[in-house]
Amino acid sequence: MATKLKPAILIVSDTASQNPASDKTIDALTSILAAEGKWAPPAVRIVPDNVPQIQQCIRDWADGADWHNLILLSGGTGFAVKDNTPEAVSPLIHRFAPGLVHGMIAASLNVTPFAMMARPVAGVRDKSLIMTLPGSPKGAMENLDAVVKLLPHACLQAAGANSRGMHAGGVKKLETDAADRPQSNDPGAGPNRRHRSSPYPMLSVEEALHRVSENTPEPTVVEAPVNSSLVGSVIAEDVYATEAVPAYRASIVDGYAIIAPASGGTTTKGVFPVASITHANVSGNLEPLKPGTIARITTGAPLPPNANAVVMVEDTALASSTPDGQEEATVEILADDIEPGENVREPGSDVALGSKILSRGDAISSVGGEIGVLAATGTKAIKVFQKPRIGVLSTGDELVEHDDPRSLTGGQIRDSNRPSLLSCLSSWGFPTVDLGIARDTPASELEHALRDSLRGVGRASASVDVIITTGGVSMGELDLLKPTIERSLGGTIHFGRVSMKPGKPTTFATVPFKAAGGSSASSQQERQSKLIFSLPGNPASALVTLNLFVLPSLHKLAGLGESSQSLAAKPWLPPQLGLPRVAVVLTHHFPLDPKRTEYHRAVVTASRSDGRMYATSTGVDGVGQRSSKVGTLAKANALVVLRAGRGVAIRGRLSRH
Ligand SMILES: Nc1nc2c(c(=O)[nH]1)N[C@H]1C(S)=C(S)[C@@H](COP(=O)(O)OP(=O)(O)OC[C@H]3O[C@@H](n4cnc5c(N)ncnc54)[C@H](O)[C@@H]3O)O[C@H]1N2
Ligand code: MOO
Ligand SMILES: [Mg+2]
Repeated sequence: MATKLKPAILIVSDTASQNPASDKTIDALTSILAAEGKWAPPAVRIVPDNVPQIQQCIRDWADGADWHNLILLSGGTGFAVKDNTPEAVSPLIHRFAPGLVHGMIAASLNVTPFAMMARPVAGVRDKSLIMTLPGSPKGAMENLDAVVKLLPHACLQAAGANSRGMHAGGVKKLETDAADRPQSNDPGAGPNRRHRSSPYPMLSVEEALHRVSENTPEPTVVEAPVNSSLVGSVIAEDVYATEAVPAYRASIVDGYAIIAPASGGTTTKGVFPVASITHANVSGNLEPLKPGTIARITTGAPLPPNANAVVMVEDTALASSTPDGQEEATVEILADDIEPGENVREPGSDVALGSKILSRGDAISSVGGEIGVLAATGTKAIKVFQKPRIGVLSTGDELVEHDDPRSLTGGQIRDSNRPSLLSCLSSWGFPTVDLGIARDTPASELEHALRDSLRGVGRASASVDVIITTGGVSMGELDLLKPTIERSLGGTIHFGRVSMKPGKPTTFATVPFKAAGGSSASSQQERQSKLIFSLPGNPASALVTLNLFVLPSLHKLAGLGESSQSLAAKPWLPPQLGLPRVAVVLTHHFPLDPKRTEYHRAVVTASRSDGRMYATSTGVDGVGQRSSKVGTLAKANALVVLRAGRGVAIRGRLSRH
């Protein structure tokens, strides 16, 4: 017999949650399902009319290890003030099923006109079908009866083939409590239900950064071959030398290997026969050096056995040549004070076999030293933190590719955010994916672009860990990012407004992600939660917030926070996550914003005379720092942090931000 489908019943009722015995609906619904013969006995819970509790239950059954095909909710769908089941369910639905709603209402209308007072919701969250039913046992049974024949087929279609396997491991929860979260506009709602002020609390930059850090997953570890693509990676596991450097006793100079007498012994001066020649690339065994002879040797070549020092060629003179005149026969050593060990690198004296060469948390820099020591010790592969892959998506109907040869018409503008953000991210050493432009209409274009890049289809040939979008995060009716993340992707917005200038509507969210395809190594390494930074469309705002909020998160994902070095013990080290901070002297007055912390674009240079850092604005006149002016970042190399206040920040003051 085929495996039975898994149903779950959630009773939403203040009364029943206090006195479960008073509930009659569970039995009524269970009997309808049992009569169909296709359903396993249902999981059952009872919660009061409380949005977070309802949502938690749905998440447990739709997202977690305790996964179910069908989630039936009964109660809380009427017009009473406390009836909020539809409001709890709607934001969790990924795809609505209005046909089921029609079917249920039509059936109820045959029985009573009060069916018009029901507000049912039905739809699919990920692979689970969710439906709300009336609270009364009779109403619930009528509604379920109306659609029950269709449900097995609907559930199987929603679940797809491998749904159970995919859900077996559950999902790591990184979401904030639903009760703490506001709700974005429902794009389908008319003008009278549109927010006229943002429902998202205004966070300080510090609080917003804290939420970014809290919700950025821990870095994942991968093994990577030692080559130049390691630059910018952070080491995940201490590395020990598997080979000594040098592996043999090597000469430091070009000259002659000699047997130097012990300190205080006889002079090294004299004329000696040249017994052999040793080049750096010798492969075979060397003849031991006989006392009274010397051997010509090049820098880096192994010393013959018995030799213990090398005299530089500059401290010698040719005494005689071989009869054919082709080689040296005897050489005179002019120096008389060569000590044993002089000009010799002992085996392992550069790097001892088994010694620690790099530590967890060390960054592999472009300077070349880390790659050098790995290569020198024959290290073939190391454990590093996987660099996050970042997709960049522009949004807006008005956008035109920056290199489109046609002239702009009407309200068109060039997409400058994507090229500028992509180049900034690449310069930080992160792999990027250009996700193109998502139009505002139809709204599904944005949803599809985001879903595709999370899954790694379409423009993103592999799934991305972080999506950066620009535009569409403020108060306009076509500002669709927040509703799409919350309502269509089931994501959690951790903040949607920050008290800063520019960048006020900066939005940060996480979306749960389950790697498809089961147990392959690569899918196990997929991060379980994906990050979405939805930056404001204004070009200066987008770049400033990229530097301020995205960079620290990428640094954490890339493992830069994993250093074993204590900053307290080494105060001269710069803070490792995000932009470094230095105190600067202002070369002129900087206007202050009365409410918001401003990130003023500036050029900072070190003075040759007093060694201090001086900041000059890229523009302070009326429109100087307007957030639409990407040119304010054109020569800038710093953001001067100006706390909100009255008047101006005074010229000549040292600002410690
Ligand atoms: N009623 C309110 N209006 C606005 C508020 C507010 O609080 N209440 N905030 C303002 C602030 S501050 C900002 S910043 C912007 C943010 O706008 P959005 O993120 O919604 O972005 P859009 O509306 O899509 O576009 C704004 C602006 O940026 C241009 N843009 C968009 N994408 C690009 C791109 N890829 N390359 C170049 N330029 C781009 C777009 O054409 C608009 O001119 O909202 C204020 N409004
Ligand atoms: O906060 Mo918006 O980025 O000023 O223009
Ligand atoms: Mg807008």
